[in-house]
Amino acid sequence: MDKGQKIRLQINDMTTDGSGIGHSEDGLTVFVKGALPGDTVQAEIFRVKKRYALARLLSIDEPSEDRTEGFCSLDSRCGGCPMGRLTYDAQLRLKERHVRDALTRIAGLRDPLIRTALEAESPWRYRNKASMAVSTGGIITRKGGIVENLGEPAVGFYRGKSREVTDCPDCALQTEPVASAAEALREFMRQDHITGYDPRWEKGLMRHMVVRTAFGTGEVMVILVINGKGIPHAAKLVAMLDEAVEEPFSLESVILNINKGKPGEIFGDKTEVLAGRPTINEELGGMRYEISPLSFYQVNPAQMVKLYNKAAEYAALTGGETILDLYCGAGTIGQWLLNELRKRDEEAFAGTKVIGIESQRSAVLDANRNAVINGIVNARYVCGKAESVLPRLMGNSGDTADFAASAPVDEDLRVTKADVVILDPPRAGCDERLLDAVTAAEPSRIVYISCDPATLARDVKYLNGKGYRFIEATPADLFCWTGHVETVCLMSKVK
Ligand SMILES: C[S@@+](CC[C@H](N)C(=O)[O-])C[C@H]1O[C@@H](n2cnc3c(N)ncnc32)[C@H](O)[C@@H]1O
Repeated sequence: MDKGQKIRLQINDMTTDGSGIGHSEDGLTVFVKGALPGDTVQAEIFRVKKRYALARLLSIDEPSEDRTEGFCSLDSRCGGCPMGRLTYDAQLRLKERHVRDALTRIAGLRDPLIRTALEAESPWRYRNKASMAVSTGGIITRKGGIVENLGEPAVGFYRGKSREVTDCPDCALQTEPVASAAEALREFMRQDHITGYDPRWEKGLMRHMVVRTAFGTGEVMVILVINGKGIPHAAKLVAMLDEAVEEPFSLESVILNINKGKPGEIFGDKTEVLAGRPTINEELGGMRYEISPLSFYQVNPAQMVKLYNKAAEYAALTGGETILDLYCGAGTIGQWLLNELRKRDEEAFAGTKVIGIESQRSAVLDANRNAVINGIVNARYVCGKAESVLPRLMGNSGDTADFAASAPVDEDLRVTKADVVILDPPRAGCDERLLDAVTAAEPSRIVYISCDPATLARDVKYLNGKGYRFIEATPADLFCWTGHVETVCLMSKVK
């Protein structure tokens, strides 16, 4: 296969970032941006590697039955919604297939039981968090050090694999306050000549605007991330944001985060309250959660309920268990499980305990507060890396470079044995040191929640080798229109 060669391809799969996948006559895998599973396309090869080739879409000879018109004028130019032109049903089937393929190919399972994906009742305005980048299209420094905008303020999302901001007037996945807060920020920047951050020169003030919306209460938090000490006329901006957020929502918190030196990251280390409260409250399924600006919280609350209920079903608590909630964030899963048990049996609930481990300090504070708010006295939280802290709680020396892991351990935090372990790591999956500690605690069940089928499958394979059997997995669509899929997976100890 050569560069410039034109080929006809049958597309039968799709990557998470929206490239159709087909195979050439000589068996080479070909990726074609914009092609969908089920399409037959003409494409031109522009890069050839040993195992794959990249091709440009020229035309669609026969469109897929699952192809739709799409719903967004930006048509993925913002880097979002790579599945924006697939029917919702086709998205779900594809996500189920990705989970099955990973567990077969990477974990080496034969015919794993994959349940039907938990589908969203509505794939619109489902996200409770928008992380938007801010730009003024480039800035210059005039004589005398005056920094000047070169263009109109843009508040939106990065164009795929670039640092170019696509202005986004409204996003069908985000709540209404997101569009109105973004417009207020644009207007404020125009009126007060505020610069947007330019990553090429590391100059300009406004870097990001993150909007969090609590679906159950309507409370909104706006986090303004800046490259500087403060925002000139900040009170005016707060008033404009407050006016922009309309009922049934209410702006309860405006936070300033200072990020002067972390080019690849949204947040810097310094966070302060600009107006209102330091947290917002969410109410969901009879639980109340307080969420801080930097704490992880599942982005799709309606689907989070289904995900957590599936985790509760897999955990199958009967009372008296010790549960390890690892990578516990604001404590939400473990507390959900306890509350489900409490609904069925108060006595069983009282005899069950949760120990949560989480590396983000603000999330641990949230977890402790959430336990109090929800009347849960049988949950304890430790801050630190799970792979260092758990061995320490189990009496091993752990990683002494991690301060929290080397601190003395309270007696009631000592773990000799666990009954159920919840694992909910970031995309990278679990560290092997953690998986070793988990299996040493000999839980009868491991409930693994994952946002990346590949690392889930890798860890399932590892746990398989340590005496744990894969029982089943259920994909959950928390990220409609994107290529991402959440999976909850049950493993049990081989007797
Ligand atoms: C996918 S989130 C899950 C949070 C929570 N279980 C939930 O459902 O909201 C992963 C969490 O792991 C935390 N984390 C990342 N690396 C960690 C580590 N090595 N040890 C402990 N926590 C970690 C992150 O801060 C984040 O809160």
